[in-house]
Amino acid sequence: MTVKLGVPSKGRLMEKTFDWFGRRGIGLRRTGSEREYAASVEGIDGLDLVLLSAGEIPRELSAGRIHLGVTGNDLVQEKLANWEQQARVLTGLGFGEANLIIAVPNAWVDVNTLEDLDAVSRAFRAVHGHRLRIATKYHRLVREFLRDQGVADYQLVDSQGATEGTVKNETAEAVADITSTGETLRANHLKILDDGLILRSQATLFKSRTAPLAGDERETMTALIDRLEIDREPL
Ligand SMILES: Nc1ncnc2c1ncn2[C@@H]1O[C@H](COP(=O)(O)OP(=O)(O)OP(=O)(O)O)[C@@H](O)[C@H]1O
Ligand SMILES: O=P(O)(O)OC[C@H]1O[C@H](OP(=O)(O)OP(=O)(O)O)[C@H](O)[C@@H]1O
Repeated sequence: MTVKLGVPSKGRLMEKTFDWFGRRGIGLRRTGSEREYAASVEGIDGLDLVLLSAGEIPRELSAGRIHLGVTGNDLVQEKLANWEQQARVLTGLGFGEANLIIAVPNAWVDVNTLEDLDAVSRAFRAVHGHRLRIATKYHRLVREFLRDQGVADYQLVDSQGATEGTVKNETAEAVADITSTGETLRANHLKILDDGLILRSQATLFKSRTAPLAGDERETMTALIDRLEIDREPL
């Protein structure tokens, strides 16, 4: 049997993950046609590469269908309740860095903090008859953060992409989304609240706590961890 490593199947995360492993002597490659999700591994025996959507890697780790997985820690913390019981961080990979933040329209000149947002959201409901809407795909993380910060009079609206456009489209008043350069926020006339940082994220190598390792798989895992120069202790 083999140790299964889940890696994002496309885009920047895939390429940078392949580079990161390549620098450590482990060649990960997509094979076959451009559209075929087949892959190969060179430089270590007993390791299988599984190409997956970045957003599905948390679930596969939690279900024990992959032993190792690379994805953003934002996605693991969002998608898995009590994530630490299901996966453990082996190491951050130093790319895919982004912040999950709360942003409001630039035009809201008096709203710069969560306290201001709280005040506005109370007034908003009285005037508009519905709660202030925050567009996001990070439902769990945003709810937990706002609960801890004492902001209650809002509703989340689901947005799986182009989230910053929801304010212009009038389907939300505020957004909670990932930002890295800040360009998308600027282009959409949004500003981050001064205390609106929910989470810092980066591409991270996780190990499943639920995927069992047979004897030869354990040897492969040990060899891999040594090669990656990760502290063996957390195994
Ligand atoms: N602009 C960005 N800069 C850096 N990292 C980003 C950026 N946008 C998203 N990320 C990170 O990339 C990871 C994957 O993001 P996302 O869920 O958008 O995946 P995707 O590319 O749409 O893939 P899929 O839909 O297949 O899951 C997340 O961990 C996220 O934090
Ligand atoms: O701060 P910036 O560098 O501008 O990056 C932020 C944007 O990047 C991500 O979107 P992505 O490109 O993944 O598209 P999406 O809207 O489909 O999520 C994120 O959702 C923001 O929209």
